[in-house]
Amino acid sequence: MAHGTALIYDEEMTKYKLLWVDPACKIEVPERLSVSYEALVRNGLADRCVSIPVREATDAEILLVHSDEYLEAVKKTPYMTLEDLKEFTLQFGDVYFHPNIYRCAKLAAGSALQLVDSVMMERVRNGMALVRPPGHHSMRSAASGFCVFNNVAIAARYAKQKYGVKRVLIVDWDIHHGQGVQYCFEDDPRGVFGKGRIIFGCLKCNILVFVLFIFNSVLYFSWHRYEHQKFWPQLRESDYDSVGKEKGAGFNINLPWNQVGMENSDYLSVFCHVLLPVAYEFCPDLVLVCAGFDSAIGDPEGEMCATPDIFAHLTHLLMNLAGGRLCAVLEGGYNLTSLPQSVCQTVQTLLGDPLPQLANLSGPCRSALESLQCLRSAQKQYWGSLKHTASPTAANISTKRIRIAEGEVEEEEKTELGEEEKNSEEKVWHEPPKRPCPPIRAASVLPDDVACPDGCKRITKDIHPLVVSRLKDHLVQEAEDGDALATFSTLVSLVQKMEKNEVGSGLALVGDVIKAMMCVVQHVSPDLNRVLVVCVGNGKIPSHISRDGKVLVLQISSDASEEQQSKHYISVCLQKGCCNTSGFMQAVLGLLLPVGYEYNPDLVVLVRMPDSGVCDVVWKQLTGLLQSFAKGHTLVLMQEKENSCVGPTASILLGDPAPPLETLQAPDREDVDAVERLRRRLQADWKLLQTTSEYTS
Ligand SMILES: NCCCNCCCCCC(=O)CS
Ligand SMILES: [Zn+2]
Repeated sequence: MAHGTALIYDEEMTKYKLLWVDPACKIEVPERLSVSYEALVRNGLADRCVSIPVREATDAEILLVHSDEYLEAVKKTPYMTLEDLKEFTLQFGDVYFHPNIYRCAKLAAGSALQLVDSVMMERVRNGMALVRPPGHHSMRSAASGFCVFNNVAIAARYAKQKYGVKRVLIVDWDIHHGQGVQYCFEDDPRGVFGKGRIIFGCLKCNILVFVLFIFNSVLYFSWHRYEHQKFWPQLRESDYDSVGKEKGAGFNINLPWNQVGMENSDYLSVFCHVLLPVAYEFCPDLVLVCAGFDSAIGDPEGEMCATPDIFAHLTHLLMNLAGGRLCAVLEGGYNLTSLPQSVCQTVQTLLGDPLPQLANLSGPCRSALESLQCLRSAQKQYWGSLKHTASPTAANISTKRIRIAEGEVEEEEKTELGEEEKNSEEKVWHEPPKRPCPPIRAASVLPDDVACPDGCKRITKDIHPLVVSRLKDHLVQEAEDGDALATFSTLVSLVQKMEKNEVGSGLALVGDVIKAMMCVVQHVSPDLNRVLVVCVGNGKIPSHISRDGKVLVLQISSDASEEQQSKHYISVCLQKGCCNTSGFMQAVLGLLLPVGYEYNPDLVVLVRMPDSGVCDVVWKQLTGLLQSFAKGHTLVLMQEKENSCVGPTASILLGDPAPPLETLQAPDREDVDAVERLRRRLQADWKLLQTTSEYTS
């Protein structure tokens, strides 16, 4: 298991800048890179990373994406006069050249390759490259949008060629559409087999099982400010209906933001309802991130309102893919305050530090819902997890781009704010909270004969008289069972240690998981506002514990709960319970994550019911994903006889990435319907469950 986070940076890449007046380019300044690196140093993060040296990309590597004539032309720029440079620049859009930009562009691309080498050779688990110039707009024979060579596209081709990586996921959270990446891969011959789509007709049960055999492919996901094609680069092919061509269909995913001001809730709902379900189904071997931070609040280009701590969560949600192999390469980001904060949030998560809690999330705004729904329906024929998406009715989808194009709608006067007005709307936001690592990362409460996993700290059982007396009121029959009492009171004191951040998370083998959970829930201190209880497997959870909203129970099992579902008592009934991986993951990604984010608990109790049937890899994925909440304070309760689960669970709580699931097949129809029904019913209470706009008032 690889450990460590690579950081690649060299000040040489600050040594070029705009040499003439060009309003479109003046925001791309060297300080972007230096303030980001200095923030990493100041916050003690740079020292915790493995420093990997930069190198220049070779011609051959650059030619993986770019044409020979383009490379030869760029090679001439170091020797050009200022006038020649201006002249040369004119053939491209929104980019500038400088005598030293060719060297920096080779270093930027080379940095991305160094990152891929470090991760693929397992010198590190993941990493970030702080580079200039950015890359995702540059095309085969053209520079564009401050970009000269397409750093991430070159890295994807390089990974496939040198390491035989079959499936690469590129996530582009920059606020601009990386059209250069889309062009590079949309007609990408998908290897020898292409994306073989083999359809098994199972006449007996009359269900077509779409099994996607996915070979050698690059899946590109990008969200971007679009405003119905009014925002740069104003391309028709940046809209949600560009899904990739021929065999590449389904491998290009565009989420257009048709309004500015998008917030954390909008970003998370796109991750939960589109990107993550598709990414798990795709099952990449490597994740590359076009890590642009012009999608953060305060950025003059993006004009969005998502706060820097959102990138801690976006990074974490991707770290459970590809066995944690994640390479983040800087693209845009022009606010010299939110950029370094966002870079620090990203690197701190790559290092495995606890995640910040995201406060007061609400639902996605109407415009985001429209984009979400259009995208899900455009992609549903390619992805099993989206197969049962409701098709948008004209009524609730204002595909304004089309209506504008058809001259139907007068484009309301776009109040193009001048630079000064834009700045007059100075956005303010809180500095992201500190994310201190607790002295004990993971603690365990185990029977004496069960070994404590490496890295875990065993909490010896002790009886707190105060706790015991209170326990006795509730657990009469245990009153005589000294051992149970000792276990319960030890669990309560463990949770108290979590509240004080002395302990990160805990795991316990107990005689009765439901009783243990009840006892913990009833004895958390009053300043723990909300407890999320996730129960995996069948078994009766007393519903009265969730009455006052202080506890939210979400159970995934195979027995339909006759209990009245309520806002805080959610029971997901899957046909095969926790045995069917894709059904289970759909419930986790499409229900548990959105509800968990909106509920924003201070403690998570994960209960593995006896004979849950959940398989190890899914259990580890779930445990990893639940670290998103409550600053990572998760208490895992398992039945005494399940000793074999202790090691795997501990490894996740200690920060190891969950192993990748296999490429997921489409979930069973019944399971999708069950999750969809539940989602529709609960979305009035939990706005982050919405995926269609007809429900917004
Ligand atoms: N009124 C015209 C303004 C044009 N602005 C576009 C500048 C390109 C931005 C590219 C970028 O940020 C890379 S991530
Ligand atoms: Zn950008």
